[in-house]
Amino acid sequence: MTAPGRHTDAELAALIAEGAGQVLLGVAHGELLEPRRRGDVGDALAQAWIAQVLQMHRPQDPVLSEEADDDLRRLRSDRVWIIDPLDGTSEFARGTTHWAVHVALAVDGLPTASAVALPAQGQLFRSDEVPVADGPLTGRMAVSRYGHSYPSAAVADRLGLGAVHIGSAGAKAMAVVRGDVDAYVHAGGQYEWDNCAPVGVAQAAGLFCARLNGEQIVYNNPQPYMPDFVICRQEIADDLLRALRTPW
Ligand SMILES: Nc1ncnc2c1ncn2[C@@H]1O[C@H](COP(=O)(O)O)[C@@H](OP(=O)(O)O)[C@H]1O
Ligand SMILES: [Mg+2]
Repeated sequence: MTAPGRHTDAELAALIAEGAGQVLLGVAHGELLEPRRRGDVGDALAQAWIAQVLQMHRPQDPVLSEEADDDLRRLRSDRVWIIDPLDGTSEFARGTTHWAVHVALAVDGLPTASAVALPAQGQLFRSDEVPVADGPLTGRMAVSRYGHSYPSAAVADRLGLGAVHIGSAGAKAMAVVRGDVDAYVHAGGQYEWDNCAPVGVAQAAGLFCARLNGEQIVYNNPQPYMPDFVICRQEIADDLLRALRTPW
């Protein structure tokens, strides 16, 4: 075993996202489980593995996870791991490549060390190594499989952005990081584990990240509900926030 404490927080986040991705690829292997069970087993096994690793390597740090009871010690801790062991569970269950593992360490409410794995796409994004997203603009934005929300439709209309339908919050955010699309606008509900690590990686890539009213995104709130946010290229951030402010 690697000695606890040997890894930096960013290395640990990356290793955990990558390792949980391996667990999940194992769960999906050979399509031996029917879809619903594959999703449930994926959620449970990825959660169990991540919880064991964090307990071993960062025993003092509380964890906020989609798949665990809320440990309220987190509200008295400046360091909290915010994880989604399987983002895009329904996509994973259906056998698409649009699912992710999210691992972030938030310090005083801000993601510091973050990693997002897209295991079925063979990709790992980590905040300490991600390149700056500064390629040519594409004129496209990432949209949920289920279509536009009112705010994302307003942005698409006002900025003339075409929709690219992608499942999983992490996969949509990493599409902006990769430069496949210029923006990801979410409204209508999500939780901190759905967007903390994606926002941490996106900020490290120099992207603009904010609530839809333009305010800073702050994590580790008593209610871990984070219903809206935008991740976009800096070049279009002012126009995008203006589009959101203007009645449609
Ligand atoms: N209105 C809403 N309320 C709560 N969670 C939402 C939501 N819309 C999307 N999400 C969550 O955000 C993630 C990405 O969704 P989508 O692919 O539709 O954009 C999913 O996480 P999980 O798969 O971890 O549950 C989904 O449950
Ligand atoms: Mg999620």
